[in-house]
Amino acid sequence: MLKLETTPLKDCFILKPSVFEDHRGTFQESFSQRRFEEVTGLHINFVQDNQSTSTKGVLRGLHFQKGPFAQAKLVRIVLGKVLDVVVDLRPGSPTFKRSFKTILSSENHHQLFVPAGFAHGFLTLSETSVFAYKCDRYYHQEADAGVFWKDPDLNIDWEFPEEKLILSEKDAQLPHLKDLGL
Ligand SMILES: Cc1cn([C@H]2C[C@H](O)[C@@H](COP(=O)(O)OP(=O)(O)O[C@H]3O[C@H](C)C(=O)[C@H](O)[C@H]3O)O2)c(=O)[nH]c1=O
Repeated sequence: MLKLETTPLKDCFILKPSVFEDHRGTFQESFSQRRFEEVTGLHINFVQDNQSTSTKGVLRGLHFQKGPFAQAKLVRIVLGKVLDVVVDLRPGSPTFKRSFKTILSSENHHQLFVPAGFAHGFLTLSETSVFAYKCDRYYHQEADAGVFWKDPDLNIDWEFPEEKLILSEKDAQLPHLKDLGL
């Protein structure tokens, strides 16, 4: 069973897989092409799986790939808890420049579908997070881009003390939306 829950952002939704628990632990079909297509009506060929591990306070993002290399992503947590944040950067969208945030964790088992044209990032809230996601386009370093996590035009509340955030050098220098002409 796979349940879909819409979000305030067009084409972005939460997927809730069935989780089978017994005295040993849990089992879930973390991805089924058939169920994904049935529930979402989308026919997406995911071509690349990514996985990152982070410690508490690590903020990765807000990232996207430019132009034809823009990736749709299906993101989930294998271990831990994160605040996942997406921003609709599609100029023609009715939710253009709006953001949405949600908790993904190994307790709620939620997954988030992030359409191509969105910026995506997440902040690790547990001591460690293992973050796994599917992409429908391959990585192209030359198309790698992003928006500064604290862009005043987005005004995202990351709900975490700024002084305890851990960012890559690249992420600490990402441009603001207005610098991207958005
Ligand atoms: C994304 C990616 C990176 N890399 C290499 C490039 C660097 O040498 C190293 C770390 O890359 P980066 O610092 O961009 O990794 P993250 O900060 O986790 O980036 C990701 O973070 C946010 C949350 C996302 O949604 C994107 O998928 C992605 O941008 O892995 C690859 O070889 N392939 C890839 O697909």
